[in-house]
Amino acid sequence: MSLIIALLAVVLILLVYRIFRYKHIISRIPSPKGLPIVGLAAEILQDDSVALFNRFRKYAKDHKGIYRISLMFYDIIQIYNAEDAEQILKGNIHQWKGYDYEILENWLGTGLLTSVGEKWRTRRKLLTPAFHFQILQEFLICFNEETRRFVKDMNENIDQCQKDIKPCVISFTMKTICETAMGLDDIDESNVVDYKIKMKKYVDIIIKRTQQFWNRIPFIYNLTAEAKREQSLVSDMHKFSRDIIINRMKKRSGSTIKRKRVAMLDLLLNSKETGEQIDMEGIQEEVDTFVFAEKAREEVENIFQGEDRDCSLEDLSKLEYLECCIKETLRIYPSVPLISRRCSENYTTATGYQIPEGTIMTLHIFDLHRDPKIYPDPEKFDPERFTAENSKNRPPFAFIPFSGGPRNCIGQKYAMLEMKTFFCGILRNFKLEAIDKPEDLIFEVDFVLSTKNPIRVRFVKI
Ligand code: HEM
Repeated sequence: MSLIIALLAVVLILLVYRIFRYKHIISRIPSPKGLPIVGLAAEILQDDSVALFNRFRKYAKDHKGIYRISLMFYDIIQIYNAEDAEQILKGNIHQWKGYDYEILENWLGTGLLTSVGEKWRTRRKLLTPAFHFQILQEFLICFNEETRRFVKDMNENIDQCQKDIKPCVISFTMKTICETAMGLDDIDESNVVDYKIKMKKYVDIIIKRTQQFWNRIPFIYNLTAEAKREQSLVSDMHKFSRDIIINRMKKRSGSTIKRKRVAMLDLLLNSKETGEQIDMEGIQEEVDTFVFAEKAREEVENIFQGEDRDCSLEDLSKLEYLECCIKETLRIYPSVPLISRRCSENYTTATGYQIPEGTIMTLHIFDLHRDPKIYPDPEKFDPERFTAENSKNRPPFAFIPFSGGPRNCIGQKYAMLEMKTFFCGILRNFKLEAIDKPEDLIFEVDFVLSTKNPIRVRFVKI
């Protein structure tokens, strides 16, 4: 008996020693003031999604590129400077994603976004050809078609987007991803609407869970009513992606596929048919992951000269100013405002702080893109920042809307092509006037940058 007590005492002493050592090292990183022991846990727990978003912005203003949030026994390092971001993202050391991704596994499994190690490498290799330049050329047909449809809908119902642009844009991107990557050209609009509603409810549950540190332990969380609601929403969202796969499989067997383009989903299905690289569960993981981005007008008009024809790749390559506008938008409003990584070994950041192995590091792209040393007057929308001349001396990781390094966004070129085609189509038909000003936007924490209130844009026919 006394031996057991002695052993327990040793384990306890070692544990306390580890916590003290960890806290001693990590406490050199500046931190907003919190309560003893619980740190900022109690305050963060009370935040709603808007307050949490604003809390991060305030902390970023109060610190210089790096700070620490202390939550009971562990700390999360918040990073928003280009040097540290480069060090973390560039190499192969810190490729393990943070805890926030693990709680998505119920929905996304361990698909490309959430997987690590050999599984990630194999999937990345398998899916990369789906974003090859020649494939993207084929996607342009769909982007042009959907942009024409969007313009037509706008002409018929111009009030719709004036109430809120977000649902219109989400519908457009959902349709294009389903058609291009999944090869589905007859998606039911009502299913998309239903999917979006379910997704919003799911996001709310997940964000709450990340705030409640005790719910990070699966055993405790799984006993809650929220866990059951989450499971039911995930089942519904999985039905949506399963239907996409079944639909495509039916089309393949009935040879009713019109275009010769190989959709990303076909690459996955081919791989399943010919080898053992991926099974049905793996395919579903990837489908779930992918279903989840006045001077300009003159430039567009100079190229098209009033002709009513589709955009070609050559046209798009000439739209340099439009590209600067898109980049400046992604700088101020990065669609993915933060990403996270788990520190795989003890290391010292480029800014000189020691970070112990296992620590979660959050990279706040939103704040990194507002570094006044790199972007003077950072809130000002100024596309000229992205001309070739003005970009040439910028540190490479000072603009990372698509992340960087080996785990950067696989859909980066796809997204740029889609956005350029879309805006080109819009600018040829409408003048856009913002009804809401940037300062009216109420941002909230979500998987992607999101506002609580509508974003209203006036479309004026030209
Ligand atoms: C404006 C549009 C987009 C933005 C700003 C964006 C941004 C990002 C970012 C920041 C990451 C890194 C995530 C992390 O490290 O945790 C990422 C990864 C990823 N993105 Fe995108 N993305 C966009 C569009 C797309 C599109 C259109 C697709 C698919 C067609 C896509 C597919 C992916 C995938 C699969 C990953 C995971 C890659 C990996 O870990 O190997 N993204 N994206």
